[in-house]
Amino acid sequence: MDSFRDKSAAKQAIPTSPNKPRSTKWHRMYFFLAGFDVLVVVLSVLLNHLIVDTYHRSIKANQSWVQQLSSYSTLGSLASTVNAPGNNVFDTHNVEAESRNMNEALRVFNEHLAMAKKQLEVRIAHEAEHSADIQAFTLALKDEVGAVDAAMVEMVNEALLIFSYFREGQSDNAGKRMATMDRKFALLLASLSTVRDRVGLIQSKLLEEELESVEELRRVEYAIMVFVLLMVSAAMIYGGKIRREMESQAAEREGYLAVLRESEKQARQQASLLDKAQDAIVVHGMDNRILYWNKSAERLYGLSKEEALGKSAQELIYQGSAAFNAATNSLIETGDWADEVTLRRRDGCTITLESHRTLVRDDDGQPQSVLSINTDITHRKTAEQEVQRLAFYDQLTGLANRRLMLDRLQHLLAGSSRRLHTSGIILIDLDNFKALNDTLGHDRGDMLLQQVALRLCGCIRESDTVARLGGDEFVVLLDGLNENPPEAAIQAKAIGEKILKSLNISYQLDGYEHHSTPSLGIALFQGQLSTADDILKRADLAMYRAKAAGRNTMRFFDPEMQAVATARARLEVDLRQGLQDNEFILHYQPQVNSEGRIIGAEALMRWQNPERGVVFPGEFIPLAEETGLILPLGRWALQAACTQLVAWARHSETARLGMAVNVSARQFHHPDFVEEVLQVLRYTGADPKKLKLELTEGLLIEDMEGTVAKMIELKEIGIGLSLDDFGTGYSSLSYLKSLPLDQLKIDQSFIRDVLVDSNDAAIACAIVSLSKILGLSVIAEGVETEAQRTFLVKHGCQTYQGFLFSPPLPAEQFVEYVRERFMASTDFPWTKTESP
Ligand SMILES: Nc1nc2c(ncn2[C@@H]2O[C@@H]3COP(=O)(O)O[C@H]4[C@@H](O)[C@H](n5cnc6c(=O)[nH]c(N)nc65)O[C@@H]4COP(=O)(O)O[C@H]3[C@H]2O)c(=O)[nH]1
Repeated sequence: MDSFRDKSAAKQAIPTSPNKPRSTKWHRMYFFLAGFDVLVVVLSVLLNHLIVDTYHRSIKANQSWVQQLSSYSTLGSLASTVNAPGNNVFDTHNVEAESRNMNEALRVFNEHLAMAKKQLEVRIAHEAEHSADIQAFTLALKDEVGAVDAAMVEMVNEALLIFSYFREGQSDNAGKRMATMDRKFALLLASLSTVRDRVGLIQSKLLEEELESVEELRRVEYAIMVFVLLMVSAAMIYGGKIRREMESQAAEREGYLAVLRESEKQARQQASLLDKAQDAIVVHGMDNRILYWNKSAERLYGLSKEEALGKSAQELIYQGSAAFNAATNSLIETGDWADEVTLRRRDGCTITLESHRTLVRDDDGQPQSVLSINTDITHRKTAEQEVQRLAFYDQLTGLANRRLMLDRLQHLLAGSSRRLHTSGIILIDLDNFKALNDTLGHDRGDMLLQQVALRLCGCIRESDTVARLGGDEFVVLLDGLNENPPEAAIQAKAIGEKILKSLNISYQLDGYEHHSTPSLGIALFQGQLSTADDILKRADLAMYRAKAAGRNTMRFFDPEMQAVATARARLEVDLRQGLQDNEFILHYQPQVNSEGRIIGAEALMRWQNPERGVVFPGEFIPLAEETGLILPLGRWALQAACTQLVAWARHSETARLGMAVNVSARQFHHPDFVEEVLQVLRYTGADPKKLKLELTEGLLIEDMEGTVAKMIELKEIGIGLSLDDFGTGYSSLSYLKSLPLDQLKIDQSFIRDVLVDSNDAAIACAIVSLSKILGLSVIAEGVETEAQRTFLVKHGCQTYQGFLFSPPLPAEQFVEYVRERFMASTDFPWTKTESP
């Protein structure tokens, strides 16, 4: 972490010195001068050495000449010794002894002379050692030494003569020769003196020459000293500059350090800020070693800073994943990388991160490190997955829901248009599921649905989809069936049979063994010629065929069904258009009492379509219910009926008439239904007491409490309520008791065969009895014959409706009808007045 901080922060904050080249120039100059000075000093030392050496050589030469000189002096004293016997022979009178002494002295003299000559020979042999002058002097000296030698010989010869005189006893001759001897000795001494002078001359010459060369060297030395002085001065000047330069560099360095310290401080502050960041911030080098690890990273990855720093990010965080390398390669290429990453932490938890990685480059543009900022999105992901689960999966069974199934169906359609193969859809509806729910309860119903879901999953391949559309409706999408449709049909049939077989096995529902059967509708498709909706409709049609065929079977969709479906679709379009174009009218069918008096009418809708002609409700009401068009249609019918009621109220012959209006379940359950009725009444001014709403039994299945509440509201307004088609649905005494009804209407299906079918007769009679028990009026619909009417009269039913009296009539004809009947009221035995 620190090294990352040092490198990154310091690099960013510290400027490079602009004086760097100048400093190098002065240093180079300084080192050149210093080097030169060293060279000159070395030369000076050598020169001094040379001077000293010259002195030494000079002294040595002089010493050798002094020795030479002393040897010549020795020769002089030796010559004296040789001379002495000649002088002293008289004192000793021993010639022999003196002769021996002389010979001995002569031998020593000759030895010394020979040595002196040898030395001279050596000097002459080393001609180059000295100048030509000295060489010439030395040669001259050689001659002079030779003269000494000759003088010595002469003197010795004289001495020998003297000795011979003494031996012969000729002392006088000896005495006379003594003077010659002295002369010869003097000559010898003179020669020796010449030699000494010559040596002195050589010495002085030698000294002179040496001194000259020393002078020469001294001059050179002075020159060098001057040069050294100059160089040292120059070096001092440059040194001063360099010192100043170094001082300024030191100041610069101090500034640099101050900036460095400041940047370090900033880096520390940044690091502490980064520690406060919610995101896990990690920096690793190009060798993947972790350089920085903030507090959030400790929390997110469950690893302390000490555990992380220096470790390989790939090993520690990404568990050696190869994807890490791929990401790093792409990062080096593009400089940035971002993606979602799912990791397993050391404690085993799986976390999902939104990871943004940025490549940090150095001043030369080389990749230096990777900064990675990681946001923990585990909770968000879980929430998203949960939302997805809720949005696309059925909560009860865990299967795909309708939305997901439609999405997959769209994909199948797109895919099957690209590829040649056939796809299929199987719609599965459980037979009598509602009965199970009603008898065994919803919990067991749910259990059945869950077990069905499991069995369906066991019947298909993994690539296929099982979905629950809702209730007891399931769908299986089959992908990749044979491209040949007949072959594909065989494959789909096999799967359908497998499903039938599997779902037919009995179910264990919380200790209760239940047997359930399904009805299957299969539709195959190839290419994107139809929409998902069309295909679902086809499967739906096929499924209804299976139901119609007795259930627990399967049916394939065929074109005939398609024709029906197309007709339905066209009907819907026309219905919508008809509503816009006011193509609907009401016909009114009289309701009469046992005395034959018209007590009111039922408003029945007719659709006058320009192409279709008059269309009866049986053809369009179910579709209107399905599509929701019943809401505007029902509103229109209520308003038209109330308007008619107001019109009748204005005429005495129709003023007493009541009006029964059909209300569909969907219309009744609409939250605004009561308010809408009130609005219509207010708008038309109709008398609510003359209005009777005919409700169907089906309406009572859903939301009993709400239904009763609404009925009470309507009753409070004064509106009458009749239960239409009574006997065909869920007729239950318990709910009948609690409903605020005014009338039961015996369904025409019972009336039709009331005289021939004892069951229908019994039901009709039971309904009449029931209505009496409950204090309700009763009306029979579909009365077509006088016999039927007589039967009903006999069994206590006092009001009727049917073709026996009149079919439903247009408004004008109805008024005509009423007028005629009113006029002829006495012709009818059941003209007793009865309120509707
Ligand atoms: N065979 C036979 N039929 C007879 C006889 N007397 C009357 N009918 C028919 O029986 C039906 C009685 O109406 P519904 O049971 O309420 O049954 C009605 C009602 O449920 C519904 N409907 C009609 N108009 C409306 C309306 O404005 N709103 C709603 N929601 N439904 C309506 O359509 C159904 C059929 O109406 P319609 O075709 O007009 O058929 C009428 C009527 O023409 C008879 O003696 N023999």
